[in-house]
Amino acid sequence: MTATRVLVLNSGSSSVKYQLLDMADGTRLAAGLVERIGEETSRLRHEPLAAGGDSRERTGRIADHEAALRAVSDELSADGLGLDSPELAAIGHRVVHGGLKFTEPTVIDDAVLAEIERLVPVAPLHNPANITGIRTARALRPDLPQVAVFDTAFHTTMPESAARYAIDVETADRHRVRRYGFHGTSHAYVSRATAKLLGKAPEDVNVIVLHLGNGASASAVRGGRCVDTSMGLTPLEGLVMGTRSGDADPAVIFHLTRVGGMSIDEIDVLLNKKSGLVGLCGDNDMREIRRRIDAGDEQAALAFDIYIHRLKKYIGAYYAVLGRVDAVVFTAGVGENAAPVREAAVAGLEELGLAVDGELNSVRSDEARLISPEYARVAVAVVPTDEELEIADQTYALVGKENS
Ligand SMILES: Nc1ncnc2c1ncn2[C@@H]1O[C@H](COP(=O)(O)OP(=O)(O)O)[C@@H](O)[C@H]1O
Ligand SMILES: CC(=O)OP(=O)(O)O
Ligand SMILES: [Mg+2]
Repeated sequence: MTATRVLVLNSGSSSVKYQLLDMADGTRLAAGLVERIGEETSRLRHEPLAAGGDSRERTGRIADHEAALRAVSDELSADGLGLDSPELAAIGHRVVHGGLKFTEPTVIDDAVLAEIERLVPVAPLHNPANITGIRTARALRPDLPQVAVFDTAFHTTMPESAARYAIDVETADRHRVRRYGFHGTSHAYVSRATAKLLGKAPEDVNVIVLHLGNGASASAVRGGRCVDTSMGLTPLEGLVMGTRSGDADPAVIFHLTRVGGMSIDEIDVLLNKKSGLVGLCGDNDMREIRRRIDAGDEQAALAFDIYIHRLKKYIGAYYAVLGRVDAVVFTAGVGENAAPVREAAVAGLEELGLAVDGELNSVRSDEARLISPEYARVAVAVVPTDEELEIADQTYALVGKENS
């Protein structure tokens, strides 16, 4: 029997998303999500797709990422799809920061793990969770290839003019301070899927991808290659996010230190965890923010306006970077679901050939779809991302190559 299954683990700072896929025919066998890890209200939702039946839910504290993965392993075993299965070919891990070294999916050995660990300071919310995921999976199946698929990899095609900060070259190089970009598997998958939606080859289209989840980033993709993206050295730069500030004058940090008396660690927590939408209005869930706006809440309305203003600036910037744009595409939790965000982000950009059709925009669907009116010069689209599928594809391709 040849092993054709891949388990994908997408470990975030407080969550794990997972999918088990059979790469022989592309079927999803099981999928799920563990949320609010470390809190009293942790929740595991498991969809037993192949085994059949309703999705199962478990609530109550799941202390850490290791406990989360062990719980996921138990759920898979209950479906007869446990990690001990000989049909499992590999485990694919999303790893957020790959630095300069990792530009391709990589089979994980001790040296690779050590390098991912060295990058923790530049992805403090993400790489530690990814490392725990790798360690736990290795403990459960030491014989199986584990593959790291890096968020940064897709962005390594950025030209130096976009990747470099305008700071002293020697200092920057010594400390590898440059713009790496993140959410790369999503930007890669979605830009390719957008070309398909337009009935064109990826090489023939220029796309602005807006990945709006809890973390959020924009990218400019020319002919299938990333030429600019909004996140930088860390996933803090760029758009307004759920809890992250995105762009802010770096002097804010000097000011808060010298005048505000805050420590660097306090400012780190402030900008990464207490800013963005949550810092502006107390909520980071776009559904709740829209409910509050509908009820007349001015603080929520201002938070929304700031979020949209930043988004619009990036659409304009990447329009200029690309010169010619074939599509602007929305993806991830907010991008796929929040019609008011899509409408507001594109409003007033008719001169750029951009418009949203109200009726098409209000359709709810899991399918990739156009939401621009027929007359619009530039397509506006909603394309659901599938980081797990992209990671599974890359993992399986690499393991197949190593075995042949
Ligand atoms: N129906 C919806 N309407 C508006 N926003 C939504 C909806 N569903 C999800 N979201 C937003 O999507 C976010 C999560 O997006 P997701 O891509 O899953 O993020 P991440 O992978 O960063 O955890 C939530 O915080 C919420 O703001
Ligand atoms: C890199 C990043 O911001 O990831 P996420 O959106 O999963 O937090
Ligand atoms: Mg995400």
